[in-house]
Amino acid sequence: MTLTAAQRGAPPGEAPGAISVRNLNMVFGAPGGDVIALQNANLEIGAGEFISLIGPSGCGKTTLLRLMADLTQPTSGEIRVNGLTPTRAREQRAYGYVFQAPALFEWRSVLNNVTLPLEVMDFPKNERKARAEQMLRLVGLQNFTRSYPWQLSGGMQQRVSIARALAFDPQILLMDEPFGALDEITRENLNMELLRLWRETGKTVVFVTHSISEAVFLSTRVVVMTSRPGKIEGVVDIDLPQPRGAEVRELPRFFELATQVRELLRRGHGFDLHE
Ligand SMILES: Nc1ncnc2c1ncn2[C@@H]1O[C@H](COP(=O)(O)OP(=O)(O)OP(=O)(O)O)[C@@H](O)[C@H]1O
Repeated sequence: MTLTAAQRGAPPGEAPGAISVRNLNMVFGAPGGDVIALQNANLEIGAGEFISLIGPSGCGKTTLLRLMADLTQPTSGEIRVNGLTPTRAREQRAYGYVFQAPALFEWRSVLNNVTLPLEVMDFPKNERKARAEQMLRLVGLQNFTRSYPWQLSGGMQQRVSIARALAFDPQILLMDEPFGALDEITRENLNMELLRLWRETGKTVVFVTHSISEAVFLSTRVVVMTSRPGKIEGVVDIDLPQPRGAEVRELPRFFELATQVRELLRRGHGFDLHE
């Protein structure tokens, strides 16, 4: 397995740029007045990095992810994905998107949920099945290909949606709080699986979460955002050793990094840290 620069712990500058966000602004018109969802956001994400976006409700995390995915257009500023506009990058299948809820089709088997994007993209029939089976193996669901979504637990359903997002082998995985609705133990197990998958595939991941420990455990860098207006308050480099197992959560450095993230979140709220 070849580790990317980010996985080796090299500074982000060494890796070629995967996503570049420059002077990005997003304003939504609303009856009570305009909402500044994002104000002057700047961020460089290297290929193979695992970036978490964390911040209070309404700080613009989903908006930033949707802008990267070409699901919405900015008021001003620029995003480049592999040097392309988000629209061109989408056309080139540069990213897969995992939503907060699994959004599976109940009447399609697990396998046929994963083949769906490949059907839409006109992949040959044999290849669709082979790819879907491979992705389901990757997320540990090889024995559930014929099951239906309603026969699976919430965690398993979310694994199907990850397999679906990976089916066409995008270089970038955009994930909007995929484990938010799951219990703590399932979430920690899926965190481990996601890290393994990231290491094995070398994908670039942008991951939205509300959980400080999840962000610190998973990421190469944590981007802390604040609200009113939505802004990037700071970025914390996560220099924990790789590969990471459950024991990493017990390291003193883990707690130090979690504290750094928490203090940035508090600063964004205007709390006095020394109270
Ligand atoms: N389509 C829209 N029209 C109007 N306002 C919107 C729209 N989408 C988002 N907003 C507003 O933009 C701000 C940022 O929303 P966004 O969903 O990006 O926040 P978030 O950080 O992802 O929140 P959460 O953690 O609750 O999911 C919020 O104030 C939200 O109400």
